[in-house]
Amino acid sequence: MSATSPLSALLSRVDAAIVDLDGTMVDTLGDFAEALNRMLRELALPAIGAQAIEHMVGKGSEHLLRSVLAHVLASQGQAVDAAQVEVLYPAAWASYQKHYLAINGQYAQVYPGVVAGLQALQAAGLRLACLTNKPTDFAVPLLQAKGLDGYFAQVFGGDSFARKKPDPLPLLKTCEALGTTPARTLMLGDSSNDAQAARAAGCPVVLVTYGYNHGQAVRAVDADGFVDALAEFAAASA
Ligand SMILES: O=C(O)COP(=O)(O)O
Ligand SMILES: [Mg+2]
Repeated sequence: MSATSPLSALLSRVDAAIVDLDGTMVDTLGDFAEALNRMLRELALPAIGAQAIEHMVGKGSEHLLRSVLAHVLASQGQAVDAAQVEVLYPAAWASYQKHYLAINGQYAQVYPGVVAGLQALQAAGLRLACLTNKPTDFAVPLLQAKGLDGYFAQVFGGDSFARKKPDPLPLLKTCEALGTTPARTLMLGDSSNDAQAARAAGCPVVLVTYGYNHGQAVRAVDADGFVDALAEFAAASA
């Protein structure tokens, strides 16, 4: 991309970037599938396929777990109500947390171009924070396991603030921690959650085209730009 590309112009107007984790930096679908299916086995419930899980990712682990429990109960031919899910939830959460932490990162891959993209953003002088809806206790070891932790001045999870994305609060708090204004802080994500939170916070937002967007076409989301790989920022900042 040339120095006058929309991406270069956007980069010249920001001091920092907030980067999403699942679906943006790391393809964690394999981790989710492994930990969830170990949990379901322990609870003597039927297994769930990766494609069904993909559509449930993005709104934090509590939402994921409730969606998975409702899905597998329904697959047994039961009429499912929220109360049945809540009965199973405490044991499911304890089991899921144990299994997720045991396999964290082992069935997950860093997407192509992520390291080049982060290096380029840093070289362009941007301060970087990672903001995910994943619990912080899952996010920090995953970043470490994948060698990505060193790029971020701050790492915040879905339990760091009172509300999660798509609420703007986590973005506003992350800007505060970075010492930047929302208008000069770029959100990089993979889903409508990230874009809605960014719009409401007043942050410019660019989405990757390869992540998880609740089973919807990501290019239909209201955003300032789309990239097929974070490495496009290397060309944009050159
Ligand atoms: O754990 C999730 O729900 C997804 O988290 P993300 O915000 O990093 O995409
Ligand atoms: Mg994501």
